[in-house]
Amino acid sequence: MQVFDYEDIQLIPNKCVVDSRSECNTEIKFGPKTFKIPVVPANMQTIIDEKLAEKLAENDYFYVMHRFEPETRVDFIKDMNQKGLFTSISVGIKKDEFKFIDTLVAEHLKPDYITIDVAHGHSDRVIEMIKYIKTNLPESFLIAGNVGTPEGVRELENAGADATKVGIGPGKVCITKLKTGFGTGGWQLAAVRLCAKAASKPIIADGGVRNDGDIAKSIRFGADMVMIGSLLAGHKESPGKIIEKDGQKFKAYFGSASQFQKGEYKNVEGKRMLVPYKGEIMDTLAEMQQDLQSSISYAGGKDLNSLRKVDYVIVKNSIYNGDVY
Ligand SMILES: NC(=O)C1=CN([C@@H]2O[C@H](COP(=O)(O)OP(=O)(O)OC[C@H]3O[C@@H](n4cnc5c(N)ncnc54)[C@H](OP(=O)(O)O)[C@@H]3O)[C@@H](O)[C@H]2O)C=CC1
Ligand SMILES: Nc1nc2c(ncn2[C@@H]2O[C@H](COP(=O)(O)O)[C@@H](O)[C@H]2O)c(=O)[nH]1
Repeated sequence: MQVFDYEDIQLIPNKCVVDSRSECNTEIKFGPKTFKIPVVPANMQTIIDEKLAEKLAENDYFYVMHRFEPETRVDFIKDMNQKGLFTSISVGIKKDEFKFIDTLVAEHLKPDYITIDVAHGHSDRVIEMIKYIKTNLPESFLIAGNVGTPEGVRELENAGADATKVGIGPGKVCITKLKTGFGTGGWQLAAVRLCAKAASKPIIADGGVRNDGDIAKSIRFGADMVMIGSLLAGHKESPGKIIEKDGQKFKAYFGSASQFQKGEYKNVEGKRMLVPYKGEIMDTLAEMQQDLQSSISYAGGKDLNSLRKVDYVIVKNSIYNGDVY
């Protein structure tokens, strides 16, 4: 098995077939809708809130609302419905979450997308939840995760998931690898490749993206969508206040399994960090789109599909020889 991560890979260019990068189409159909770019901000409390979800939906970006204020979800769906915007929420797998699905059914609320968001998605409890959602809300596009193996992908797909999310421990605020010894941290891109080969439905590469070029690499190795936390943290729209330190501005970014999220130090697998304040998220997303258009042009094509076929080389630990910006 070839093991590598984002920084170990470079994609090999093909002859260009466009006169301008603006001709390159970065759109992706994912579930019932088509989005501007194959990028979704992580469903974490320091990355997304209702206001940002609305902004993303209005501007044709995919979003997944987090599940850490569970009592707000019904109103969120109603609000988005009223505004004619698509709805995309997260659920867990505890008993109350089954009741929450019952509430949605009772109130005739049908989210367009539902994401089952747990650390160890390859489990009977997740399979039970997939079946419950598919029975009760069959029209919702169901994303399940997280998994890190082909077996995990297959079992969740077979249970009824419409897409699976791949990534156990590669995240910037993740300490799963250190605390448990398990995961795809350090070889996330190779795990995406393995899982994508086994998948018969779309997959989301989740965690470990550190540069815009990693989005193209994720697509090359089989991802349909890329979930990003740290690169999309620290914006004006990111939840949380600006923190001033030594004359510089920051925002907090913490793991969903950190003590800051949980409110107690139990089964902690995440940490908190400060991210330099970056201004408006729409500017960052626009830059991601431009960089992806460039990637497509280097691939010698006009759309995302051209990225899926390009050759690559493994350049273990060599590409950062001073190349930081
Ligand atoms: N992508 C990643 O690498 C990781 C992501 N996370 C994120 O952290 C958040 C919290 O995740 P999670 O703890 O799953 O959610 P919850 O706290 O909602 O736990 C879900 C259920 O699964 C149980 N559970 C959690 N982890 C395991 C495990 N390793 N083995 C068996 N049962 C387990 C919990 O019980 P109990 O707590 O009693 O064990 C609980 O009943 C999520 O947003 C998740 O995405 C967390 C870690 C890794
Ligand atoms: N192991 C943990 N993983 C976590 C936690 N909170 C979130 N996450 C995962 O990280 C990605 C974002 O990764 P990034 O590299 O883009 O910053 C996120 O989507 C989750 O899957 C956590 O507490 N522990």
